[in-house]
Amino acid sequence: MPALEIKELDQYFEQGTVNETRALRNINLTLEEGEFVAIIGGNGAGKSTLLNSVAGSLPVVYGQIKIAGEDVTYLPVAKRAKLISRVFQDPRSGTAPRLSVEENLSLAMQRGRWRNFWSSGVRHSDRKLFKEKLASLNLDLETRLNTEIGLLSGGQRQAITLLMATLKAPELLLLDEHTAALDPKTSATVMALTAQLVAAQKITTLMITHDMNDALKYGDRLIMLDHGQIAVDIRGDEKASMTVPDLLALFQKRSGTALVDDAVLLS
Ligand SMILES: Nc1ncnc2c1ncn2[C@@H]1O[C@H](COP(=O)(O)OP(=O)(O)OP(=O)(O)O)[C@@H](O)[C@H]1O
Repeated sequence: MPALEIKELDQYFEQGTVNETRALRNINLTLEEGEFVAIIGGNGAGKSTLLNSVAGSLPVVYGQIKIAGEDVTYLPVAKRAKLISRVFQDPRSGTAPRLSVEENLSLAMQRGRWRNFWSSGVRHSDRKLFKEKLASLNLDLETRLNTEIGLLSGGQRQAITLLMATLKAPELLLLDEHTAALDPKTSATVMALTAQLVAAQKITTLMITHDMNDALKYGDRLIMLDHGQIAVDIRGDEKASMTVPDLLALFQKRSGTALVDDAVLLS
């Protein structure tokens, strides 16, 4: 059974008005269990719209989305929480700043069972697990279980957010430019950590990035969107032997235009 199945997905904004935008055009995409897919594309190509449709934060106009065989097309975000973990660009968005590192991790362990957390606090056995997991990040965070998350750096926070997102392996992990707000060195650390956490549990992952080197280096499949359509879909040896200039040339050949991406041009 595929981990993610998107069938004939169309998304429109301001449909029926003069400002109508067709953001996704007949997207058909299947991810097998454990696949790690990087998504790139120029400005307005539809990357965020695709992720928001899968996450449920954008209602589906036409088409169908299934996660691990379950039809989630009309399921609200909260009801998809048991299937999906999502990490955003802003390191502040995935954690509760006034809670400690261990309290945040404890919440992630319980996914949705908040009441239980407030009555029972952090369990001793969980604390041991958190220490081990934090030590594996090599960021000296295992000694800071009682530190308020808000006092940590962006990179440390994003590393903990990733840990929280994967503590209980989700059916699907959505990474939404999750290293874009970090400095280059921290971004590289968090990307390597991402690959390590995803591989350890073989988590099916969809990652938006503007960094073509990362898109080529990480994951086993790469998709390029153009005007709401999949222009490039490569994997295996084809992906492994590709360079950034090759990728840009392939994009140009398939889409008929050069890639325009402010985030790449400005970096
Ligand atoms: N809320 C909205 N209202 C109207 N149009 C929108 C809205 N959100 C996105 N769009 C349009 O839908 C298209 C796809 O946008 P989307 O944000 O998915 O692209 P993207 O690939 O994530 O781009 P970027 O890399 O620039 O963030 C664009 O033409 C965009 O202008």
